[in-house]
Amino acid sequence: MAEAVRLESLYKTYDNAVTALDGVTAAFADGTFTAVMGPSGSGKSTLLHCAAGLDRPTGGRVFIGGTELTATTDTAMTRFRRERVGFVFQDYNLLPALTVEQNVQLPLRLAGRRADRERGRAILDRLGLGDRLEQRPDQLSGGQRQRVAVARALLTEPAVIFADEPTGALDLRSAREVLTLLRSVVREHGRTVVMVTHDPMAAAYADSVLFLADGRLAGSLTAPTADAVAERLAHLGDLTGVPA
Ligand SMILES: Nc1ncnc2c1ncn2[C@@H]1O[C@H](COP(=O)(O)OP(=O)(O)OP(=O)(O)O)[C@@H](O)[C@H]1O
Repeated sequence: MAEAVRLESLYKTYDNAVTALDGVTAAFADGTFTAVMGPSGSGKSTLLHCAAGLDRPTGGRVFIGGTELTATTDTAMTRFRRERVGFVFQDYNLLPALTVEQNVQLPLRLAGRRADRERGRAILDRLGLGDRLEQRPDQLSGGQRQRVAVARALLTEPAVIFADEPTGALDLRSAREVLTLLRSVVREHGRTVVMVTHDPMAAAYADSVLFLADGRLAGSLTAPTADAVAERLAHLGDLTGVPA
């Protein structure tokens, strides 16, 4: 299977001498849904940011869809990210002054490309938001806002969608809706999703879970259940001395 994302020996040391990533090598195959978990401070956000081209690793290489992101200039990295990477954040990151439709078109505008209203509307229809085009984010529920964010992430047909705690601000029902949506994005539309989460229930929607501890890979779990994930996390907490 082709690799959507490949990380080779990633290291990240911050100015304060904290080593957040300590030699992580991992690959995310096309058309898969992976959750990344680990105790607080284990390097999950750093991994996501380096993999997505939002930050540069101190050492190692990042490939997305076969292109080495770490070999490019900052400008090229930004352009690549806009064209080939989708993002879903905990706090939705929608612009409050823009309508649902305008928010979904934003990645194309930022990339200096023409709006594709037909495609945007088709995606919003599919996500059950076809009658919300003219509304603004504050007229929507949290779950609906996150669905708009997923629609926006899909617009450019990215090689990979990175989701950082996408259900962290949602109630259980909305969280399940968004997770079901992310899973269908993978299953039915062949996209690749990498999701950082603290929540074993959320991780159970993924095809597999990658565990981090102290900036290193600490195993994986395929076809995860919430119980199996919670147990593994508790064990990681024992190992690192940090509660999961
Ligand atoms: N910008 C930064 N400057 C300095 N240190 C940082 C910075 N960002 C993260 N760190 C440190 O790097 C380590 C890993 O942080 P990171 O945020 O990647 O972990 P995490 O697993 O996502 O944590 P959490 O689950 O609490 O969000 C931590 O020790 C953190 O304090």
